[in-house]
Amino acid sequence: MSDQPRARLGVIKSVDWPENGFGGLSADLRARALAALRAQRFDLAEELLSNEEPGLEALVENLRIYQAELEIQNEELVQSQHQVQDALARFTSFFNTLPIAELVIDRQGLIQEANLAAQRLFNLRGTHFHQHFFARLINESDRASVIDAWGDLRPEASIVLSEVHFRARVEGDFIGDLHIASIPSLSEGTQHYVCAILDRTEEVRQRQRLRETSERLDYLAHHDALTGLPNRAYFQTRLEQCLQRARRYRRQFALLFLDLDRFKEVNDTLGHHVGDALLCRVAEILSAQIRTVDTIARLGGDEFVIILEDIPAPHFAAHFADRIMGEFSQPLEISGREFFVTLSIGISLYPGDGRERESLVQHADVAMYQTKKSGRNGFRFFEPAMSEGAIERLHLEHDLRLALQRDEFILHYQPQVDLTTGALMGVEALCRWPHPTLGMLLPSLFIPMAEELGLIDELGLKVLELGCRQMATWDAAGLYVPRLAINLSVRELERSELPGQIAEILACTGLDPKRLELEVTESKLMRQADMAIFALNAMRTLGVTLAIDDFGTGYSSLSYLKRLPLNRLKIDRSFVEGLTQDVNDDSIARAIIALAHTLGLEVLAEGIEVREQADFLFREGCVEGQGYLYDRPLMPDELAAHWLKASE
Ligand SMILES: Nc1nc2c(ncn2[C@@H]2O[C@@H]3COP(=O)(O)O[C@H]4[C@@H](O)[C@H](n5cnc6c(=O)[nH]c(N)nc65)O[C@@H]4COP(=O)(O)O[C@H]3[C@H]2O)c(=O)[nH]1
Repeated sequence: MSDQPRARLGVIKSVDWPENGFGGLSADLRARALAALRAQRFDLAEELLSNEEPGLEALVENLRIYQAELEIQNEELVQSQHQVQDALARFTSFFNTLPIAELVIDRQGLIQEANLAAQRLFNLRGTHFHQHFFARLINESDRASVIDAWGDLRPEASIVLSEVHFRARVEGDFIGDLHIASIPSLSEGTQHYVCAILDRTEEVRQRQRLRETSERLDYLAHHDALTGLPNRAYFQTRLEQCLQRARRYRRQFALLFLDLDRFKEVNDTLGHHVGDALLCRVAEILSAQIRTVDTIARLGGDEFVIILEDIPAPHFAAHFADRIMGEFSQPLEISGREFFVTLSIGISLYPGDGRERESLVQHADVAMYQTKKSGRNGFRFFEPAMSEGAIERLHLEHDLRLALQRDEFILHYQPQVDLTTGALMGVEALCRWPHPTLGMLLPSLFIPMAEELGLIDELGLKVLELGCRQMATWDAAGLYVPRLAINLSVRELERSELPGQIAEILACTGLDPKRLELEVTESKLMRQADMAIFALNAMRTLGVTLAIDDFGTGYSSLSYLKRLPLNRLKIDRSFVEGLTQDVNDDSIARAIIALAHTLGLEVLAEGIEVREQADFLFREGCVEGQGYLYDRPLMPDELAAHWLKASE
């Protein structure tokens, strides 16, 4: 359309119709033409005027133009009405096909629109939403905070509120992120908001389940299942904290090592259930005697320890020991029988008898042993003369250094098998020290010593090299061992050169990194989790796999566990031991397997001794294991003879 008619129409509209215009017309005709024009009856006006004088032709022409103009305008109006309808239909279908629940509310909070996703999420039909207050869809616990945040929302701004609890009809509550945006308003005085709700119930619940599992694991890992007292691992932590406080504030404390006299006889003659009941009763009596600042723990069997913090003088510990023994002066009634219980107690004092955990525990233990030797039912303070083993230890340290120089260490290999087929999946290398005079020594004796003496790096590298070389020897003989697991001490991880040294050993022996698995003990790892994450990541870049050993004994942080670049969790033997006999062990093993699956890790159980344990583990989803049921750690040629067949 040209601009000209539009402009003309504008002019005509803006001026008054000429009362005395259309000169020369009769008054009557003029009035009729004018009326026709006002009523927009242009055809009639044209007819009336065209019957008159020829001077009016121009005016008639003008009227035609006005008519054309109005027709065009009308067409435009119809068109734009269609466009609006199209846009509305598009918007409605877009609104309804959005996978996220969307609601439009007005300034009062009344719901004006709700898309299909919202109807499904809240289990309400469209009509239910209409004129329903949005706030009624929010759980009371969160309602006030949502209303406050919404009230503070400035025009054309938006907010996101995380994990809001909503109420839904029928299916109950759900949790979602709420995004509220105010919609720019065209007409003054009206204001609307779009509320988008992203349902995150499943994710939040899964997180909660993981947290609960982790808390349960944490509890189980730190407490003795029988008595509910802190266990050995937790006691170590508490003792360390106590040591730190004592060092900082220059205080002394006492450590009491308690052992029940003749407990084994009770167990052997009256059975475990009576023994267990007796231990629980003893735990109760002891717990009632300590102050809130003190610590009591069960180390295992009939051994208990108590830390008396911040004692003014040693005789305070002696009074306490007397009082405890007094508590057992009357017989205890267990399962309808009366028992006289006596205790042997050993006491060590910080700082006099030791400044480190190990020495304090060891010295209290030695003192307890002296009490037993001198007739039981009493207590003794530690005295240096009691440490008969000290000299032997010095000799052993000397021998250990020599053994390293002379390459005396050897490896035994324990098969790791598929629990269904019994097929060999790998071997774990376990270090042995054939001592010239003391015989075959186990790692629990010399690994901690090597760590203490700073010799563990050297020993660790020797073990790695021995293991990788053995794999190469088997390979060369056509005997295939799929995987070699090697234990790494956490101390070794601290050295930044370690990944380079492992790469060198792999290159020298030609072992494919994928066939090497490095195991690190969980409890030790978690104490230096940040360093471990860094070191293990470096190790992973070599292509080796990583396993966490003794899992369940030192569980501390799920968030760290998630950050560790692991492939496998190894369920500790202590949990496997009681499987199908002890419900606590059953639930721990089940929880560890579930946790491993959730984190996408493989799981292997160690210490399987009987078929029932293997069956239980397999039923729960653990597919690999090792233990005496399959074989003990074997010498390389024994392993080859029992487990390996030369390939054709
Ligand atoms: N009761 C029972 N025990 C079973 C059964 N199956 C295997 N075992 C024992 O359980 C231990 C498994 O090794 P680990 O948990 O890694 O625990 C190992 C590992 O943490 C550490 N260790 C062994 N070799 C090395 C090494 O070369 N370097 C380092 N850093 N640590 C090592 O010493 C720990 C003890 O090793 P070992 O005395 O050889 O004891 C081994 C093995 O002999 C079973 O069915 N029942």
